[in-house]
Amino acid sequence: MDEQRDSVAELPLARFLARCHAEFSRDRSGEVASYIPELALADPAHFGIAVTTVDGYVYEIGDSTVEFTIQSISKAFVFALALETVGAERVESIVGVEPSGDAFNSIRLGSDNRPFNPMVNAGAIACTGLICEREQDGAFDWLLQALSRFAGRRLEVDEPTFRSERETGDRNRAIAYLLRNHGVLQGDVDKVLDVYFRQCALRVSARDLSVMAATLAHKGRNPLTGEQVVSSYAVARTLSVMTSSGMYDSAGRWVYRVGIPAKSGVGGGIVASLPSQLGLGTYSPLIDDQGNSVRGLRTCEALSTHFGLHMLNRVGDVRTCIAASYDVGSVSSRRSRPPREQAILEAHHGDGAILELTGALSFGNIEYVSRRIRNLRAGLRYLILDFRRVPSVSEASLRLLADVLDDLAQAHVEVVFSGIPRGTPIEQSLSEWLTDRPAVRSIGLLDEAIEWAEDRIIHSETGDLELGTSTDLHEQELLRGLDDDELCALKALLVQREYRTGERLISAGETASSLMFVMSGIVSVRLQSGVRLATLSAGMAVGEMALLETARSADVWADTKVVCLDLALDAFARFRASHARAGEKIMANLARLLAKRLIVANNKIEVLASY
Ligand SMILES: NC(=O)CC[C@H](N)C(=O)O
Repeated sequence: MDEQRDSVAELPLARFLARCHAEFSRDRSGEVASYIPELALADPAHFGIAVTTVDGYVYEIGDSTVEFTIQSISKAFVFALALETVGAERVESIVGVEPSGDAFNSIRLGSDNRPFNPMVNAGAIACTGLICEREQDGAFDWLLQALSRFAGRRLEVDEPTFRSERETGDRNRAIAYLLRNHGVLQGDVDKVLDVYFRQCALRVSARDLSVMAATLAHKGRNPLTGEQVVSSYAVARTLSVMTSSGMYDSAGRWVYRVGIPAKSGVGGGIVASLPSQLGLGTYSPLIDDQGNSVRGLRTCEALSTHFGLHMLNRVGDVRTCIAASYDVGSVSSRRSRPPREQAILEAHHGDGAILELTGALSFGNIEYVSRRIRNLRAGLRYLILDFRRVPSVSEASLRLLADVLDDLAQAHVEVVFSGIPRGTPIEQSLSEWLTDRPAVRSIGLLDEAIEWAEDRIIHSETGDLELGTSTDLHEQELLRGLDDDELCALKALLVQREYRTGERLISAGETASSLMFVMSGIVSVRLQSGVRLATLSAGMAVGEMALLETARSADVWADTKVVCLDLALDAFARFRASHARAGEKIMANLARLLAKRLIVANNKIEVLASY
């Protein structure tokens, strides 16, 4: 813990929180709650702040691990759990979602005899009642486990506070009887209140609250344990009610000034949850007339103002969702094409377009993408959308994307999704969605998707691909310009080798002692990690770097049955001695091939880096 605190203190947010802590510690206004006698024993000097980010980093300042009772903060989480387990319809039939403008313990109900919202006692007791109806005698244990999952550790009840509230909780008893009178509560009032008082008496720290809030901010997934505690549906509704009613009768001022969904408790805690960013937990038992912690309020307000965290203060630019946009002419796949095919691709570069998407995609991004796609449309036949940098796609944006794809299908544009991250929620949502759209292909790697589009373009021009068909020596690019005598003399030095599919021709690290002319079949040059550097076919040379480098830099594998002619370096040295002009030509051809490769690589860098 100390080690973590030390390193945390160097981070800018930690320094800011430390300044808030130092400054607001001097504020001694407010009173420790005493209507529940046990709460009056709290130490007014205690003050802790914790922030948990949605990627699970915890900042802690001051008394962040001191425990206190959660009180009303539990209401937000129990509401989420009620939505999740008994469903929105049932929950909404017994409790409203309107801010009441009343104090938390108001006995007033709405004109329809339902509690105003689940953040005041009446609404919260009604929600606990729903859990009791469902779980019967196991209701509290069930709630304890569920709330513990939000915190990422097993919470415990503070028995003295529970008993203290049970002994003095007549006002809540009055509320509960009123609810039963109106049919909102069913069953035994005392049993429901027992569960409610226990849930309010759970011991938490500011750190726990920050993790619980971060779980809400992270669409219901606890960022420390990775557990999905409730669905994002329940979270969105819970945050809505926290926004409008979480801070009781000061809710309007809260939204106006702070603008972060929050919930306070008379025990001195506050949770605030900023979707997709962070969860804040504070503890200071000095509370104001409305029942909100004074120092906690000031911390939330300072954090929101200083860092512009108001939820309506959106800063995103939808255009950043396109990491790169190019056509198949400017960035080719790693398959080296024979000159004739290369020429076809150059002539048809606008037939295939690639949009590399990035970031969490929502409505605004896809709306922008839809316009970018429309601008590409003239002559477009293949569109690749790359998702490798996309962590999530909202349902709303998928609806929009579906329309875009329908339009493309009508215009006979074939669409490929590439790079959908494996084993992630986005893979699940996209693949379920793709099963209804057989016209859209999904290809694992972007490079493979580009290769697929290139193949289609070449195929539709020539009717077939040249890949793998056999060639003659004079078609070798490296041997361009050699006359028949020279070729004949060279041929005498070549040794034919054959490889089966999957066999390795060359191993990285070995001494480079020959180069090979691929006469038929296809080979791939790969790094040991499996990453493909190039795929070559008949008419091209592999291992030609042996003319310049002493060791092999990558593996070469046969993708099909392969026939090669192997030229040993010592044989080539003899050939150069007797055929100086031809030797010179070969070295010049090599230089030209390398220069071409460099130009292609530079273009690629230019296209990809200009975004
Ligand atoms: N505002 C609160 O934290 C109130 C909770 C407390 N248990 C009550 O019902 O009175």
